[in-house]
Parts: sequence; C-alpha cells; structure tokens
Amino acid sequence: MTRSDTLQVRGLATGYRARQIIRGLDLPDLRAGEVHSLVGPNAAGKSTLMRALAGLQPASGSVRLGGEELVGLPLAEHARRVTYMPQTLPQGVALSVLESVLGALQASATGHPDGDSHDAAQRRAVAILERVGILHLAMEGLDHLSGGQRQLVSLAQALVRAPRVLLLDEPISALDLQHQLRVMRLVQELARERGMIAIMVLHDLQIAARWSDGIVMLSQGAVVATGTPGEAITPASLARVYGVQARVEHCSRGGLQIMVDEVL
Ligand SMILES: Nc1ncnc2c1ncn2[C@@H]1O[C@H](COP(=O)(O)OP(=O)(O)OP(=O)(O)O)[C@@H](O)[C@H]1O
Repeated sequence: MTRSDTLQVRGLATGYRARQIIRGLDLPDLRAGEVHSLVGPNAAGKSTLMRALAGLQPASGSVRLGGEELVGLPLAEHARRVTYMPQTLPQGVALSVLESVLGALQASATGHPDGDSHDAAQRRAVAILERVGILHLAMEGLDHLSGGQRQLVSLAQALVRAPRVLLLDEPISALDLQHQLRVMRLVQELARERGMIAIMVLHDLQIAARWSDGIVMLSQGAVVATGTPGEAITPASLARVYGVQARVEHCSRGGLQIMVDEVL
C-alpha cells in the first residue's frame, strides 16, 4: 500500500520550561515516499524538533499530515501516525529482540486488519528483523547486545509499526560502514514502498547527501538552508552553520564530496 501524505510544518515553536529552543519554524512540504535529513551542529535543536514532531513535547504552531492537524492530538493518536526512534534504546529491559519488536507492534495499535492475530504479528516482526538483517538475534536478550546491534533493534521496533511518518534520531551513529549503508538503503526502500515520509537526524553530511531527497539545515533552532542536497550543502552554508571552510564537489555517480579544510 502506498500513501499520498504530505507533511506541512508551519510556525512550529517548542522548547523546555525555562527556554524556547525552536521559534516559528517552517519546513518545506515533505511528500510521501521521500527521505529528508535534518542536519546541523550540536545543540542546534534537531532532537528537540524531532520530539515536537513526534508529539513528545508541547509545541505550538501547525504540523499537518495529509491535511490533519497533529499539534494537540492525544499522544496515542499522534503515535499511530508518527513513530520516533530516539538516539538510545532504554537499558535494563529483560526482553528478547523478537519480544521487544512484537511489543512495539502491539503498543502501536496501528489498526491493521491483521492486528489481532498473534501469528500475523509474529510474521510481521520476523519479516522486519529479516529486512534489518538481525533475524539471527531474534532470541537474544536486549541487554546482551552490542551498541550497534541495539541501534538496529531500535530501528526494527520503529519500522514494524509501519508509520506514515518515521523520525529517526541519529540512526547510524553506532553502526559500521556496511550497516550504515544497509540502513540508509532500507529506509529509502521502505519510504518508497510504503509511501512513508522519513526524516533522519544525521551528522554525516556525505551520507545525508547521498540518500536524501531533501536536506534541512538547522542552526540555533532556526532553518538556515533547505532544498536538494546540492542546494542546501554549500561552502557558504557550511561556513555559516558549522564555522568551517569546506569544499563541496559533485560526484559523477551523484552525491557530494565534502572536504573540510579549516575551522574558521
Ligand atoms: N530536557 C531538556 N531541558 C532543557 N534543555 C534541554 C533539554 N534537552 C535539550 N535541551 C537544550 O536544547 C538545546 C537543543 O538541544 P537538542 O538536543 O535538540 O540539540 P541537537 O541539535 O539534537 O544536538 P546534538 O547534535 O548534540 O544531539 C540545547 O541547548 C540543549 O541544552
């Protein structure tokens, strides 16, 4: 099944009790099947923005999905439409990998027609573990996994919910080169297959450029550059946002080559 959702973010404001982090932020419209990367320096507000989009912290302004306003929806309703994968999986959970993915599926109550059947849930969980490449870990305890394996389980927990909008906060930060590539390819494939909108926080701009339809560059809670990777990632935006002197070259196979020469 594919969808034709558009996510429209207008005038979004959010922060913490003592401090507003994001003030009146607009994003370009994000369309079904697209992958977008949210990039920017440490403390720019990327995770704060993601949590606000996920309905996990109070926000004002407008976030519309397929015309429906999400700001102010009860959390359970919000979570049925938007899934957020945080930077780290909670520790001390005495479940196997498969149980944790089944738990994520049940908790999401996505209203799939086969949602009631235990066998169907089991099949979906196994299928997603297979696609993430961790079926061999199905019976392992979560607390016995390496950091990278935990990150892949966290991804499987998010993907099994089949959300309309998938938010991934640094999903490849603990992964080796091969698994980084596999995860980026999988997210792009699933976005296209399901008509899902995927937004990822990434620090690696080259990977973001290679796998994203669009880039949003954030600095101090505000959008500084948007567009295709080639439009958003330029020597001028890198100097302004990251304070570095860099060269950006367009590769013949697509993608960008970014070389950072100096701190300004
Ligand atoms: N729970 C909190 N309470 C108060 N302030 C917070 C809280 N979480 C984050 N902040 C502040 O909000 C600002 C943005 O933080 P955020 O985690 O959104 O940045 P980020 O862009 O995701 O950074 P990083 O790349 O380092 O993960 C920072 O100044 C941070 O200190």
